[in-house]
Amino acid sequence: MSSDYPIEFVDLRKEYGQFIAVDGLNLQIKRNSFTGLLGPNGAGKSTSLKILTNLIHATSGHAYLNGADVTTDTKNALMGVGTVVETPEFYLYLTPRETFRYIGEIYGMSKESISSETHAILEKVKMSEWADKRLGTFSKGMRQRIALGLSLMNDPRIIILDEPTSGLDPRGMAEMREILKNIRNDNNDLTILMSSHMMHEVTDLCDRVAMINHGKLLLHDDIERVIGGSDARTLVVKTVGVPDESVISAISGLGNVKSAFRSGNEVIVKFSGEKEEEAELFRQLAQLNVGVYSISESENALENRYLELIKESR
Ligand SMILES: Nc1ncnc2c1ncn2[C@@H]1O[C@H](COP(=O)(O)OP(=O)(O)OP(=O)(O)O)[C@@H](O)[C@H]1O
Repeated sequence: MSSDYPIEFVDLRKEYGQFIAVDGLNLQIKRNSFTGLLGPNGAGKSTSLKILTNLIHATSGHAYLNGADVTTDTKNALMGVGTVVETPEFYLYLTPRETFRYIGEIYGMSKESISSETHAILEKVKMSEWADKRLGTFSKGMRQRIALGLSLMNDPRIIILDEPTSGLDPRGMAEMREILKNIRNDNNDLTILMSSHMMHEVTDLCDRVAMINHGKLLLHDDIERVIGGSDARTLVVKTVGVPDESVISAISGLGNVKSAFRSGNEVIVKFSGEKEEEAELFRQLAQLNVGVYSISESENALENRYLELIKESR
């Protein structure tokens, strides 16, 4: 396996009985990237990350970390890898300091390095003042930050995170994202793979995105390119009532419209042209008599690309 890709999935497949959760996933994660594994609920993100961290086994195919197969060469694969993949379970009667010592000892770290890493990491995850309080008294967000901190022990070169902000309140989410940004900025030899179903989270934190649905890869690219890569512009058209198929097909047939699809109560219209063509499109939309009451340029190109791909993959 090439060292340019510290994380690789090759023809990965996972079946639960008749159900295919991961369906021939091929994905190579670039060294030093912060990649968002983006997909709706049930897309196969957690399953893929659990296979990658050897919590479950694939039905067929392979997952590699640093070129080592996670199933057959687990020790080498997981060396230098930090993970927060399942809901973290701690000994709730221990404090963060005791928990870090316990994990450090399992890693075989010296007393001194356990103590200095504990200090530095608790600062990073903004938990220093809680170092000697029992974990049982912590909120979900605090436990999640401790779990992230533990994944940083022993200076990993790869970090794998399964929906790290899931279940947190807005403040907890913002704190976690800020910590992740700091970790990324402080470290120039670190590859992070993080699953998320939130597009804005991936745009905010990551430089690469891998979109999956039904266990299949839909797109893998630089976020910048996904956002800016299309010559078509995206308009969000709102109608009174839910737009039905006849509305979608009427809009699809208008001049300069490349595609139109429904997203909730809105129609997402891909359109190529300049101001004059846009003015003409507005005029035609108004004449369709389908109750258009708002037309705006979409601000979230990644979200639209995502919705478009999810729709195509149904
Ligand atoms: N142990 C299991 N037995 C049967 N089906 C399962 C099992 N684990 C997951 N699945 C199914 O596999 C599919 C993929 O699940 P997975 O948890 O990987 O999705 P996900 O993309 O992480 O979504 P979410 O954001 O909801 O966690 C889902 O339809 C799920 O119901």
